[in-house]
Amino acid sequence: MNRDKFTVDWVVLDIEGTIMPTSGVHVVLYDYARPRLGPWIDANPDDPVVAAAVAEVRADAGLPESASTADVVAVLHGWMDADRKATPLKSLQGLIWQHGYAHGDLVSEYFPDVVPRLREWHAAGVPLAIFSSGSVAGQIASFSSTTEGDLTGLFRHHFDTVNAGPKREAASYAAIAEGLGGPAPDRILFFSDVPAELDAAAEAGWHTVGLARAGEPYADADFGSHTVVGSLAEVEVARA
Ligand SMILES: CSCCC(=O)C(=O)COP(=O)(O)O
Ligand SMILES: [Mg+2]
Repeated sequence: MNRDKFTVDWVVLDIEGTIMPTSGVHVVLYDYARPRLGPWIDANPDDPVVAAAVAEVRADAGLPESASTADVVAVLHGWMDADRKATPLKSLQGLIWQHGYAHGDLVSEYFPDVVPRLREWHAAGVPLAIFSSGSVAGQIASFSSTTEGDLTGLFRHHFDTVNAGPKREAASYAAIAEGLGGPAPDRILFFSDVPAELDAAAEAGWHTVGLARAGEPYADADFGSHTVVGSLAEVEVARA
């Protein structure tokens, strides 16, 4: 097999469409969260994460202070239907998914090439990190219970829209580089299925690889000048 080769200090990976099928997020995880949002908000009104998320939903949607949980949930469901990856939605989903993984309701499944490749890179001393719209809490929970066991030990850092910023803005990738300890931008390799995310990472000086996986939403997208592969098996990574 002809493999693209990169020698880097860090590998940063997106989740949905890159290492986990989109259906694993939009069907499995969203369907788990959808009916639980209202009960979770009502059961945890004093949790600062919940209170901040609800306040943010109200402000974003222009709802009054007096808006009911049902009003807030209607907004959240609308965002899920539109796949708007709004931070307060992601925070609430993350809490619910944390509960689901901890109680055995959820088990993550990745594309077949992913776990062997990540284990190989990790064993070769290549540090791995995640940058996803999913909250850091949700990310860590999702790696703790998978069909391949607990994978949390593979990743040294997790970034989301709270601690890094929006995925389509170059400044978020600069913030991540700082969080990784300040490696030169051209020593970081980012994997994503979304061309706009790759554009932002490239603007920050990172190397990029697009995942055009068969059957996924961005399979036929225009990846411009980014390296494009169909699976992680097509990429070779070594520590600089
Ligand atoms: C348990 S992580 C769920 C990921 C998620 O909620 C999501 O929206 C995925 O977005 P990504 O940025 O990884 O494409
Ligand atoms: Mg993605």
